[in-house]
Amino acid sequence: MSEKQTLIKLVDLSMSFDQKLLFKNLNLEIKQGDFLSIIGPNGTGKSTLIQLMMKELAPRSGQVIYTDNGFDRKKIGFVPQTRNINEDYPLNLTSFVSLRLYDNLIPWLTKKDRLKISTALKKVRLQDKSDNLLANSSGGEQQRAYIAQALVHDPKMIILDEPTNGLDERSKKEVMEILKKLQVEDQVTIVLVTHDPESVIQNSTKILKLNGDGTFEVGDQSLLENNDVEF
Ligand SMILES: Nc1ncnc2c1ncn2[C@@H]1O[C@H](COP(=O)(O)OP(=O)(O)OP(=O)(O)O)[C@@H](O)[C@H]1O
Repeated sequence: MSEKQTLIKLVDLSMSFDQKLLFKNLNLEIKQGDFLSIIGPNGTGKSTLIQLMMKELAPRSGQVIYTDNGFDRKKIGFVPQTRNINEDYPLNLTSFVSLRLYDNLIPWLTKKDRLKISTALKKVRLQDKSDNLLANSSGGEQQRAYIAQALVHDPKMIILDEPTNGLDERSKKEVMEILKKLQVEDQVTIVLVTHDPESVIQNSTKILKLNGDGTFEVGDQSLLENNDVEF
């Protein structure tokens, strides 16, 4: 099998806000097909780190390098922790899935757009609910619609900030199954920020644990076995 391509390289990355040091000299490679879970107690810098990965924030020092030819921010689908559903969004492709899961009456979408939307909805198992309004959907369905929204842009990587937060066990399991399938079958790289041990144990190929004092640990599942891990 050919060596997997590195998509993002974090090189000696350090971040702090005022006097609070989040992490110092963090080095990490995220490769195509990785399932990276970022864990650590509240306020340790997990959301900050994913903002850095998307180059939406500048680090104190160090670099975020997009190493693969053709990989850039546009190839990252982002599923944020919270969002405001604005019913007044213009009906472009990005907002389309968030307004209505699918609507045959929207005339200006091309055939290709429609195919992308229906493929994305199928991947998140919402093809049968495509006419439903987001506002009337369950928490799990909404979360899956947001994943579909990220998928329509053909991402190489999806970054999700606590996507199972507040979901019941069944919905949580379904979201995680969908993400695992995207990683295994489509080689989509998954970067997951989570406080949920089950999600990490069942899915991760790589784990980054932020300790909150500037230190961190990078490893595989054995990182969880050998440590008193706090989620
Ligand atoms: N723009 C900012 N300016 C100043 N401080 C900030 C800023 N953004 C985040 N912080 C602080 O940095 C720390 C890390 O925040 P961050 O949201 O990255 O943590 P987190 O690990 O994602 O937390 P949680 O698990 O609660 O979501 C917190 O103490 C937060 O208050």
